[in-house]
Amino acid sequence: MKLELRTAYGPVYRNVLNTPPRDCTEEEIPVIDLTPLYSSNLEDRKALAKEIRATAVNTGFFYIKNHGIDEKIIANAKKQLLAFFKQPMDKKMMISQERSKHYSGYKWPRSTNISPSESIDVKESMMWFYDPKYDPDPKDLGAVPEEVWLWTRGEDFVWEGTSHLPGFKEEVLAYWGSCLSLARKLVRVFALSLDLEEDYFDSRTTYPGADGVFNYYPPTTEEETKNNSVGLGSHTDLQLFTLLWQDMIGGLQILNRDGQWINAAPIEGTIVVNIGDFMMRLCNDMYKSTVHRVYNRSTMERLSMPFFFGLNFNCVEGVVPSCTSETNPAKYEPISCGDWCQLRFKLEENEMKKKNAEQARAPSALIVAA
Ligand SMILES: O=C(O)CCC(=O)C(=O)O
Ligand SMILES: [Fe+2]
Repeated sequence: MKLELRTAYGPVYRNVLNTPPRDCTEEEIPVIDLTPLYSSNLEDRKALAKEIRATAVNTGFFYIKNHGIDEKIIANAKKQLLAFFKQPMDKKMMISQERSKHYSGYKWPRSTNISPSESIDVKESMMWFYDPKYDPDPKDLGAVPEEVWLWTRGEDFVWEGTSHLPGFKEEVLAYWGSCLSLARKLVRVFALSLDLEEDYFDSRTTYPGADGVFNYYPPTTEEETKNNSVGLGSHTDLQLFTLLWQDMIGGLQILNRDGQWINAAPIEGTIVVNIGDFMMRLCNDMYKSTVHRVYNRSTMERLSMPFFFGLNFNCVEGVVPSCTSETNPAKYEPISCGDWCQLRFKLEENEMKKKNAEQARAPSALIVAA
């Protein structure tokens, strides 16, 4: 079977085997201990970089343990996630994405269809973007460059429309800030892993892509099982890498190089890391931005909290110097991380609008027959 995927530059196709999904092996999605990330010894960090490189060229997915994010901060964020989604619809719609200039806010169930080859996404979600005023590495707001403001996507209505939920903004941003601090450390190890100077990305991640998302997947109904519905369809992530906290329900699957779906089963105390498209571009395809989806067959609700990390949105970047040579010319033109994300978001939005318009035009008899 061929799976169609959306990219900023149009569709790409992947072969998928007919065999049922199976559990992943230790080699396919290893658990990497991040303790050396906090070591003052460069050799320790280089050894970690080597481990990350090995998995990044393979599936592009790994679990991290001893990542340094406080369990209490995670638990508080999860509590706030539930507090938000358990509200009546009119309360959630106070931060509807329709109010956003960009793509922040609430997306109601079945309002996205990330994969053209699969069903509508059953999940609901809320999203917020980087805002210098909440950066855990404090910023002098008067000194933020103009081109950074132009690309700043943080929007206050998300926090204003949730201010009735006690502690929401503080606890959600505490989690987001922890993810951002961890990502800035991790990107230094990625730099080492690509044979770049450890600080290569530092000046490029001062006002980075740092999108926070809460996903809520309702229990799967019999009808959804019958229709082969997905919680979130097959896709790749957009930026450098994603830090994905998932609860213990399961349902995250990744497509390995043979076209076999494998389960990235939850492991207590870990966070999943996966490579995004922009990283794949930067390293001329050496690292893989792997296709994944959420195929929830549980009769219980499932929660996840991804954090998408990328370069400053105004930062234009092509293939990095260490990943190109005379015999390995750059496959990609430089583009800004912001434009890159915008192109794909826009594409998804337009496709969804087209789909809705087609459904509205279709005679009702056809809908019954479908
Ligand atoms: O919910 C999950 O486990 C995955 C979410 C995801 O892939 C995404 O939001 O991009
Ligand atoms: Fe994803």
